[in-house]
Amino acid sequence: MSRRRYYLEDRALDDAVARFEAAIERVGGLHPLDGETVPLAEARDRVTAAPVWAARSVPHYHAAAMDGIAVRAATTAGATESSPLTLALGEQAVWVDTGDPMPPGADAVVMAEHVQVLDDTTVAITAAVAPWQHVRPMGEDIVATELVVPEGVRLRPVDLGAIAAAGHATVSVRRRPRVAIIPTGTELVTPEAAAEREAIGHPVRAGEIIEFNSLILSGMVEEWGGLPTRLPPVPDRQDLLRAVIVSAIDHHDVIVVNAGSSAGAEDYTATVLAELGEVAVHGVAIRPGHPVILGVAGGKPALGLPGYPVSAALTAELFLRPLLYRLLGLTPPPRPEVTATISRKLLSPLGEDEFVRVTLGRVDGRLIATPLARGAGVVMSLVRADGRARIPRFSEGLHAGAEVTVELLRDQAEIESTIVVIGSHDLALDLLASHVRRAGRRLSSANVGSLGGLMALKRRDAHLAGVHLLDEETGEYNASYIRRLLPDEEIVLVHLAYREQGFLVAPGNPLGLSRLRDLARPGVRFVNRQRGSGTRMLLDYQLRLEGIDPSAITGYQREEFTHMAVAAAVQSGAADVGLGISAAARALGLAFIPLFSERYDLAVPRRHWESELLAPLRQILFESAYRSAVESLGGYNVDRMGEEVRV
Ligand SMILES: Nc1nc2c(c(=O)[nH]1)N[C@H]1C(S)=C(S)[C@@H](COP(=O)(O)OP(=O)(O)OC[C@H]3O[C@@H](n4cnc5c(N)ncnc54)[C@H](O)[C@@H]3O)O[C@H]1N2
Ligand code: MOO
Repeated sequence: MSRRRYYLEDRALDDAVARFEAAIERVGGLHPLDGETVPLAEARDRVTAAPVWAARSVPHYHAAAMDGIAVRAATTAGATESSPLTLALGEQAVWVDTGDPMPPGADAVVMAEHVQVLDDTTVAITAAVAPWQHVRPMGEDIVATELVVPEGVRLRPVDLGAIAAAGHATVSVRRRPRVAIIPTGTELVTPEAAAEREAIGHPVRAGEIIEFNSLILSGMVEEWGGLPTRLPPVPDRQDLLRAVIVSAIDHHDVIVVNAGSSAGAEDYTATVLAELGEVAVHGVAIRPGHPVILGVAGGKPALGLPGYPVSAALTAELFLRPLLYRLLGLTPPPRPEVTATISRKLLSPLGEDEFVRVTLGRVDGRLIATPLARGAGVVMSLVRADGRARIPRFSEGLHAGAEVTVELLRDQAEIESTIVVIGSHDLALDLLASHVRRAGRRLSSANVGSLGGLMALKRRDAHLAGVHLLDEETGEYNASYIRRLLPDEEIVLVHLAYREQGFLVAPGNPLGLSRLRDLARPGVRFVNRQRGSGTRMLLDYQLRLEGIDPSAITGYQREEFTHMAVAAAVQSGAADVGLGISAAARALGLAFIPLFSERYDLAVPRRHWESELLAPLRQILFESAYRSAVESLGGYNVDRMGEEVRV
C-alpha cells in the first residue's frame, strides 16, 4: 500500500478560485436558482427572485390622521383661540377618528383639542387648518405600481410588512441552495451517540472524536441563505464515501465533504471526487486550510474541506460562501474591516496567505488585536475570535505594535465595550466574564502568564492583568514586581481571591502524602512545573523555607507547562504527585491535598480602574452573587476580594 499517493499543490488563493470557477463553467456554470412562491410569514431572510411591485396604494383612501372633525379647510379661515368659529355638525363638520375615511367634500381635520362642543348640532373651533392638514392622502405611504423591494434583497421584517401592506400575501424568493454536508472519518462519533454512551458508562475512547464540524458548517450555510443537509458520518471507506456522494448529488446543488483531504492512507475524498467529476485544485497556499479540494462531481460544485475545524470553517468561508451567494443571484458582501494594532509579534511563513484569529478591544484609544491560538484544531479560537487578520503570502509576519487590517467577526459596539485582560489565567476570571456580561460589558482574556500581563500593561495593550507573582526573597505577592516593572504607572492592585495550591494525587491518596517534606520520601515520583511559572516559584520558595533540598526529590527535573499536564501525568501513573490547583485535580478525577494559599490579584492602571468601562467590574467584586460563585468553584477564599493592596 502506498501511503502517499501524490503531493499537494500550493496554488495561490486567487488562482485556486479561478480554476474552481473554470471547472464549474465546464459543467454548465452557476446560475441563480429558480424562484418559488412562499407565504410572507415564512419569507424572512429569503432573497427576492423578482421585484415586488405594489398591488395597491397605502392608504388606499384619504384617511383622517387625527381624532377630531373633518372639515373643508376654507371654512375654518380666521378661527383662533380668542375668536372661535362656529360650525354646523353634519354640514360643515363631521366627527372622525384617526384612520377613518374622509367624508366627501372634506379636505382637512381639526384636532379634537381645538374643538368645543356647543350643543348637539354645533361645535366651535379655536384653530384654522390648511388644506390636507391632518389627513393622510391616498398613496402617502405607497402608490400602487411603485417598487416596494427590488430583486435580490434579503427580506427583513420591515420589508415583509411593507409587501403585505402593498397587497401581497406571498412573495417570490430564490430557492435556497441545497448543500450536502458529509463528514467522513471512522473515528467520528455523533454528539448524540457520545452522550448516550457517556450515560451508560462507555465514554468516547482515545482516537474517537465527537463529530462537530458539520454543525459549524451547516450553521454557516444557513446564515448564508442555503439549506444544509447534515449527513451521518461516513467511515473511511472509498466505496461508502462514493455511494453517499452519488446519492447526495441528485438532491443537492453543492456537495461538501469534510476531512479526508490530506495525504493520509485513508484520505479518499480527492480520489472519489476525481472519479465522479474533476478535481480542479488540491492544495491552496493558505494557512490554515492548505489541503482543501475544489472541483465538481456529477455536474455540481464539490468541495473537500480539511478535517481540522478551523481549516474547515475558513475554507467554507473562502470557497463555499461565494458559491451560495451566486446561486442566490447575489454578490457576497465584504465583511467590515478595522485597522488595529497587533499586540504581539506574529511570524508567518512566506508563500502562504495566513488567516489569524484575533480578539479586539480598545485601550487608551487604540484598537488592540491580540492573536489567538493558531492551531487548526483549536475550535475555541473560532469561538473567541472578534476578527480575522490576513497576513499576505509575500510577508514574513508582523512585529509587535504594527498596524493590521482586521475583518470583523463581531459587532463593533460589542468590541468597544470590551474589558481587555491579559495575564495569568484563572477560573475566577472566567466567572467574572459571565458576571460583567449582565452589566453590558464583555471581558476578553488572553493567557500569557503573570509577567506577560504586566508587560502588556506597560505597552498599554490591556486594561488590567491577572497576576500571582511570589517574591521569593520576601514571600510578598505581586507588589514588588509591579514597582519594578511599572515604575512610572500608578497601578491599583486589587485583591481577587486566595486560591489553594496542593498535591494532585491518585484517588484515595495511596501513598498517604500530606506534607511538602513527603516529596523527598524514597519511592515518591514527583512531576514539576516549568521554571518561571507561579506554581514553580511557590514550590521553590516553600522548599527553601523548609530547608528541603530539591535534589532529594525524584522527578524535580521533570517539567510540565500547565496544571492540566501535571494532572494528566499523575492520572496516567507516570508520576505519583504534582503541585497544582484543585480545579485540575477535579477535571481528571484526582484527589487534592491542600498545602498553600496563593494570592491572585488584578493589577489595574488607575486611569482604567476609575473608567466608566470598568465601573461594573468594580461593583461586581463586592456583590455576593459573584463572591459565592467563586467560592463554590472550590479551593478559593474570597474574604478579602475587592480590597486595594498597597503597591
Ligand atoms: N502528511 C501530511 N499530513 C497532513 C497534511 C499534509 O499535507 N501532509 N496536512 C495537514 C493539514 S494542514 C490538515 S488541515 C489536515 C487535514 O486532514 P484531513 O482533511 O485529511 O482530515 P482528517 O485527517 O481526517 O482530520 C483532521 C482532524 O480533524 C478531526 N475531524 C475531522 N472531521 C471532523 C468533524 N467532522 N468534526 C470534528 N473533528 C473532525 C479529525 O478527527 C482529526 O483530528 O491534515 C494534516 N495532515
Ligand atoms: O492547512 Mo491545515 O488546514 O493548517 O491545518
